Amino acid sequence: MCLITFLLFIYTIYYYYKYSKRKNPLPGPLPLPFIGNLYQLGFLKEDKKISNKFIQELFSNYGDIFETYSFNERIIWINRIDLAEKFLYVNNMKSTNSIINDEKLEYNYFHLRNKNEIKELKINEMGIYHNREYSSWKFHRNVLIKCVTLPKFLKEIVMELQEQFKELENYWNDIESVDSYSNNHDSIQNGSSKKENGSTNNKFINNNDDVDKMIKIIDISKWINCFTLDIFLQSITREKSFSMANYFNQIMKDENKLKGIEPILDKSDLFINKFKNSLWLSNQLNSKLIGLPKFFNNFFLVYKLYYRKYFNDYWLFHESLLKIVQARRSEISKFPKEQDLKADALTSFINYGTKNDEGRALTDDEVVFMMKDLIGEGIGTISNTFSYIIYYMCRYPKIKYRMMEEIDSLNNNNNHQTDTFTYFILAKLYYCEAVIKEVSRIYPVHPLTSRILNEKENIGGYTWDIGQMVYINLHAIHNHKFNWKNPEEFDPERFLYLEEKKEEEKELNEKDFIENSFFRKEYKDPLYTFGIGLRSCPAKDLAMIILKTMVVMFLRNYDVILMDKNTKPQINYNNMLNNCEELNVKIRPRNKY
Ligand code: HEM
Repeated sequence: MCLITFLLFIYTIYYYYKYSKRKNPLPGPLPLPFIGNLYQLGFLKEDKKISNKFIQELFSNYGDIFETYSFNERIIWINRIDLAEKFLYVNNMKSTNSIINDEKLEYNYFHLRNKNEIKELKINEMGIYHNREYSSWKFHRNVLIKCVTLPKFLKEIVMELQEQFKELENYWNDIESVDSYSNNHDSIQNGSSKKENGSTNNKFINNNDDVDKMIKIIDISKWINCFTLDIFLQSITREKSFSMANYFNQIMKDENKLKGIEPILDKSDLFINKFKNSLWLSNQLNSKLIGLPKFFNNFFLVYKLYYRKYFNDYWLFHESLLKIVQARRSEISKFPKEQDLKADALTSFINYGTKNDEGRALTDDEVVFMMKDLIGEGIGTISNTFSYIIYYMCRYPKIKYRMMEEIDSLNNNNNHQTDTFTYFILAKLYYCEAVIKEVSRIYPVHPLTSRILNEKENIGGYTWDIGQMVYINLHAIHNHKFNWKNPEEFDPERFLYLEEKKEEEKELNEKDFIENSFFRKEYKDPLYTFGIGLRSCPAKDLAMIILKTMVVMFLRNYDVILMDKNTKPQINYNNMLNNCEELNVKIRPRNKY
């Protein structure tokens, strides 16, 4: 015992001696031997309630560039855009959403550690997000970009979203109303904004009992999470996942109102569980184990056993998806005409390259990895962003009513709440788009992005070696005075310069609309919601279309306020995302009064 204590003592002295002599010392919290700053960063905490907040506190304490340790791995944090400009190099040269044909993936090619596990999951060579094989990554990324920008695919996903939203409304209709409604800060008002003395009036005096009876309290983050899961799984697997039905049944006290068919729910529950465990596993490999000494990966039996269940679920989930792909491929081969086929994500992936010469088709396994990328990257990002949009709309009612006005102006038809629309009209929503951007500026759902230097590089006045891990703090960049005027203010107007382009875009054809107008490329401001460089999000146009559709569906039919004025979203940073786990709001239909 004494010997162990003695050895630990000696090691600690050695550790801090080495630490004091490190190359390029930067400010940062003092690391502990063996675990570095993991404890402070919250990565090892069981309750997982960390902490984008904590990370952002580090930024306030240590400034634009600082360092932390994950086990023994040193991580350099960049919090100001000019320090990250090397990573923007490719971004400045060409649009990141165009098809990639550039062998040079400088600064953009991040390597994950824990290679054994990654190899076991095959994600190092398949799909997109984790892929480290250049040609395979490039091929899959290009396929994804082509498939998710197909006009037929976009039309269909917007129609599906509207269908699915009707289902969501059916559940909301069956939820009990709030009997009495206390109007303590903002208010729900009839129709779109009421103007008084030329300004939007937020004070709502509601003496109408019938209206009160339609007010429902919901946890919007849970509903939207289920909604997004259902829509994505349906487009990706062509199977219904019944998450909304499941959630409804969980919260419903009145047994007569329960929905769904039990056996299907059971089946989908299993599927979803396997899917969640798969995601959880990637998350472990993605962030929590960075820098874990090799010894643990190879020999730490308990660790391996602990994760075994997740590995099993990962492959069971993979097998389920593979069966779905095989069944759909055989169905497609019997279809006489391609134009009769649905344009869901699965069909588009399977069909890719089969009908033209420019690309080869994806194998069944490759389709599965693409499906997993869509599930892994699409659901959380969209649903959490939507929850934050709702939160900020509630915090700033004038902004909410202005969005309603813009949406109402799309259609003069009195019955517009029930009309279906195509994605084409979404390009006209300048103000809504500005709000979505401002929400993603002030609170980006994906607050960090990591890279490994593959060349010696000068950052912040220091030269860093190949292999150095760098975290680019998008949240900090988005809230930095260096780039933004009054960054702490929630002000969608800062993105309204796009109005200038309105006239020009009237002339654009349908293809141009997809490429130019949903997520416009000429930023005057460094908004990196969708990441930086060549490995930034390949689906940003799709994401914007989905978010706008959801905003239109919601705001043309509902008004919303926070449950009470102190309500805040409950956020858990996990799987590289700021996950909104709870956001209680009151909603009321706008058309029924
Ligand atoms: C609001 C919605 C979204 C946001 C904010 C978002 C954000 C991001 C960010 C920041 C990255 C870069 C990650 C990094 O550098 O480490 C990324 C990558 C990626 N995203 Fe998205 N995303 C969104 C929606 C989607 C959707 C809907 C899909 C799929 C349909 C998707 C698929 C991907 C993929 C495959 C990558 C990896 C790209 C690569 O490594 O080459 N994302 N996303």
